[in-house]
Amino acid sequence: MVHQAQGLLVQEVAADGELPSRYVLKEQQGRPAAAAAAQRAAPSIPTVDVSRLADADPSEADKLRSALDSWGLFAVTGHGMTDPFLDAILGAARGFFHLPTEAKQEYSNVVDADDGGRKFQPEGYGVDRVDTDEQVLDWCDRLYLQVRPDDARQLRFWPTHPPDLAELLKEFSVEGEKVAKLVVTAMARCLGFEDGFFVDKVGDRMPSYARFTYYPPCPRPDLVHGLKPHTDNSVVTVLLLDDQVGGLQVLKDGSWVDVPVLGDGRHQLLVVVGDEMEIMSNAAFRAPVHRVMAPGEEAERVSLAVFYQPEPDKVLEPSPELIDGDRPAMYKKLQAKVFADGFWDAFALGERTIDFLKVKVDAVDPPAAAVSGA
Ligand SMILES: O=C(O)CCC(=O)C(=O)O
Ligand SMILES: [Fe+2]
Repeated sequence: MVHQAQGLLVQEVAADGELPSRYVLKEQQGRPAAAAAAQRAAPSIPTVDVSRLADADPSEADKLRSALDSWGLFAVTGHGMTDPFLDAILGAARGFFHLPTEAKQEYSNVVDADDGGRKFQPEGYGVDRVDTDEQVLDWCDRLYLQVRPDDARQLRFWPTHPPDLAELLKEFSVEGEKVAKLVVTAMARCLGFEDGFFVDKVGDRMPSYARFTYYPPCPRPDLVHGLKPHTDNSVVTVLLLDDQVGGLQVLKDGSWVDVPVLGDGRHQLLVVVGDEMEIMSNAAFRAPVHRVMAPGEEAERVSLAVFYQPEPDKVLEPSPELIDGDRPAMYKKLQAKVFADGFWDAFALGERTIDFLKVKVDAVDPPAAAVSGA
């Protein structure tokens, strides 16, 4: 069974020029307009040259450490992907979202279920999962695909138009994986560990998922979320931003801070720390909460995020080397697959997976003795 709003594409809603109430945030839900007043003049986000990390340059490692401590994300340079290549992949993404609805529906994330009905599943094209009437919906459509390992691809969800989209995505995911591994390796070194410290825990067949998100023009961007506040379901995410239209904001020290577009045809590529790294590092590295504001009436926006995750059978837990008397384990142990699946339940509710699955140790139920004594 799918919720009746599951098949409602935001792009179609946007074409009507109305803003249905399903998308409108209640005042207490932190509307972007209210938050904008509290927003600070955007300090520029930190930049890390990953080619220098590869050379084990100590000053670059210091920059990485400081970026992770203060922001949990940073802009990457030295990744080897050219602006024309990044432009081509965003162009192909726009090309896909501009196809007629029927063409895109071939890749729909609402599929036939065994019971003869229809069901939502994460891969494919459509909106994020809708569970209830109360859920305030985000102003975006998305195409979500597993890209690695290669044999896990479900090619029936891979668009054949624009014709270059699939090849560009494969190349992006491979180049992005190099960036992700370099960063995860350097993160281990930052904490004084061997290069393979985190990479081994994640596994060789590190699954990765690509999310192309399309934010159509919005009549009232002050009343909606393009994408609600969340942390990523990843060890690290490699995120390519629209080169023309901003909207990404990061929660830093309690205020929302804009991540500006660079302009001049340059493309902003970010690395974002995800929940799984927060757990493995026992919060030495924290996943930043971020959200996206919807574009105005005259604009549209696309982004491409690739989430690099641990192999599903790996155990996700704070590394024992990062636990001691002063810093006890902050998270409970669970299977990577359980955590990854929990993400979708949590996301529909607008909660962090770590909170929804009660992974934080201080969220553990009180011991039986304390309960019976009450
Ligand atoms: O569209 C963006 O800039 C960010 C997207 C994002 O946060 C995500 O896909 O997880
Ligand atoms: Fe995200």
